[in-house]
Amino acid sequence: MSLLVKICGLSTRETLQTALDAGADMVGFVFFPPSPRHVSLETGRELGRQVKKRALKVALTVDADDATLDNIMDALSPDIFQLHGRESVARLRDIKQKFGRPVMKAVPVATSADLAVLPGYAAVADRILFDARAPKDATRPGGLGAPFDWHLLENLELDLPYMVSGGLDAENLAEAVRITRAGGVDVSSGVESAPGVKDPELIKAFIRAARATRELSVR
Ligand SMILES: O=C(O)c1ccccc1NCC(=O)[C@H](O)[C@H](O)COP(=O)(O)O
Repeated sequence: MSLLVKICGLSTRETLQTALDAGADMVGFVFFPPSPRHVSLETGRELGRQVKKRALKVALTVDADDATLDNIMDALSPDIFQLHGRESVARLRDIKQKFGRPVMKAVPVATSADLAVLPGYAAVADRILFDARAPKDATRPGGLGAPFDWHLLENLELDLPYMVSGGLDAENLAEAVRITRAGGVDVSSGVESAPGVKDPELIKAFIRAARATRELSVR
């Protein structure tokens, strides 16, 4: 199975089309107003129509309530919810049951202690996304363009598909995959010319680099 590639934080028709034409497996849309990549429900509806099943639509939320998730379901009809806040295991179970969609739980990583949450989430989530833990003063929990120490995942044994993210770009993703054995890579800042401004050439370069990376994951 080849490496899964997720391009996150897409917000325009043109860059979404670039990601789809370049072969992205997942396209992520951020529904979190403080983010420079935030999209409105109407933009989400329009971009969602453009995907036409060429990739999995990932709705990225942060501690969203049911009404927000319901509105996103109506607008985007996501294939996966990416839960990037402090959602509990019980909340993951609740969301899966209420909305009938797979969930990918973002796990922030700074030290090995951050991995203690895995057994609980792994029992409910469909996928895990390891991301760099945001600094305490950050205005958002992700999309910050900073990597974490991939060696923290070197001896990971996780019976669930997982992706690595945080500060990835076309130049470092192969090393991140080699060390973490992740089955997928996710990027936002590394394919942007400015916060929230996706660069078509960087998107294509990232996907080319991912396709050239030998699949090492055991999952
Ligand atoms: O991208 C955002 O602005 C964002 C805002 C709030 C929560 C999560 C967010 N992004 C989550 C992602 O899946 C990013 O792709 C991931 O954090 C990696 O981002 P980057 O380090 O910029 O590549």
